[in-house]
Amino acid sequence: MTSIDATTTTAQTAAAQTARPPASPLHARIGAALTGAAIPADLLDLDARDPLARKRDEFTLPDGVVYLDGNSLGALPRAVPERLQQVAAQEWGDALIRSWSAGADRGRDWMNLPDRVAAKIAPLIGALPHEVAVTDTTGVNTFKVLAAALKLAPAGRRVILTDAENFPTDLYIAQGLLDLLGGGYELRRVNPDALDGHLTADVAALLLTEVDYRTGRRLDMAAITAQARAAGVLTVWDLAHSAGAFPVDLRGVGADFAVGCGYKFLNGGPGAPSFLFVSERHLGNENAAPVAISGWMGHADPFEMDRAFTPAPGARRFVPGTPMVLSLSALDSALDVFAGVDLHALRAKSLSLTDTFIRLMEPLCARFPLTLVTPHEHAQRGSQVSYRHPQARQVMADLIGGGVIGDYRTPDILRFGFTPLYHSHADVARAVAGMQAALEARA
Ligand SMILES: Cc1ncc(COP(=O)(O)O)c(C=O)c1O
Ligand SMILES: Nc1c(O)cccc1C(=O)C[C@H](N)C(=O)O
Repeated sequence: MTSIDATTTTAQTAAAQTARPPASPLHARIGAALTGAAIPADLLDLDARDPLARKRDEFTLPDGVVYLDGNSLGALPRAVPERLQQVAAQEWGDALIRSWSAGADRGRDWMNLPDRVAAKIAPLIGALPHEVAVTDTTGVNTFKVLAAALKLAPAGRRVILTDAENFPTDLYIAQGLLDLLGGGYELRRVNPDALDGHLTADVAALLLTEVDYRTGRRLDMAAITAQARAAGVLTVWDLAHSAGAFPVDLRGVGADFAVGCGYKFLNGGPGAPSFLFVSERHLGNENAAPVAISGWMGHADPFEMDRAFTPAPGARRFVPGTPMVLSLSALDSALDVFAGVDLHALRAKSLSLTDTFIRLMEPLCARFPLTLVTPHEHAQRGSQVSYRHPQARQVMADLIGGGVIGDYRTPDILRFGFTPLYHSHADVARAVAGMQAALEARA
């Protein structure tokens, strides 16, 4: 093989690796419907007046795609690759171990990186910076805060009350913790609409996810938290589908604990560390929330190498081990897109996007076996819209092939997440045009 042949071959291989697979006729039809969709004037007008419209430029999104899955994996903020490159090349490659403390004056040392990220998440969830820790996965953080809640609860309270249909991780983690603790502990799974009779004197903690991952239904966090507190029950809120999607006010509602994902609406990238919240009430010197997984990085003075655990001030005590510097750096950079964002404007736009989607989908619901499962009431809606369809799995596969990227969830849910930082009302119209093409083809 000559050198020219070799070059050509390498170039062809690279092209083959980056090119999309050829579209099937169905995918091409959906794609054409999406890109050729006529955008109604009222939607163009809403977009023209959108105070968040400029935020779209802070994200990298592929052409020809309407990405409606930011509630599973947020899109890539433009600044993140450069930050990762800098952390890898300079902070790791050049400065090596010195980076744990170097740059502290500029807020770039690795040691305090979890705390800086926590401080950026705090205003998004209505917390003080020292009430938030960023580390581990959501599931592991759920374990830690549930363990703390069980320890804080009076001896006679040994039940974790939860939504019977909570996200699987929440159920598995709670059950695993209770199995470890042994006799007398119980996970009680109930309908969250019927909490009234269930906040009994044996309940230690109430574990709920604010926005249901399938239906997008949002619970009334303020009312439920007040009800639980009145019954002497500690609250643990899973904010996986809330944080970054709309303003959350943990302090305002009086929540005890919370957890949430870094890779959904916070856009921290695949496997981004999760956050946890512990109310200041449980961080004092007396009656502090105990730390079940107490590692050296949560010690008040890690390099003292003390044999006994003295918790760091604030929620940092819940960071057990070496901070995940690369993924924390991505999340740190990603969170900068929230700088200057009015969270109430974010919520208003999210509702406008989901209202528009629901309205444009109505004719399709009349023609096809689609049933809206997301509540119409704004107060009960997160930032996603879901429908049941008997062939949901296949419909979603068609949509994704054609460029409308949503999600399928068992057994029959089509789920569409809306991210007000990077979606326009025109995107909504394009997605519905793609949906119409997909449904017509399948019918
Ligand atoms: C409501 C909810 N809780 C927890 C999780 C799990 O998070 P992790 O995989 O980070 O443990 C998810 C998503 O995966 C989720 O949607
Ligand atoms: N966390 C995920 C992952 O690691 C791979 C694929 C999907 C996910 C998800 O986010 C699932 C998700 N929590 C859901 O709401 O369905």
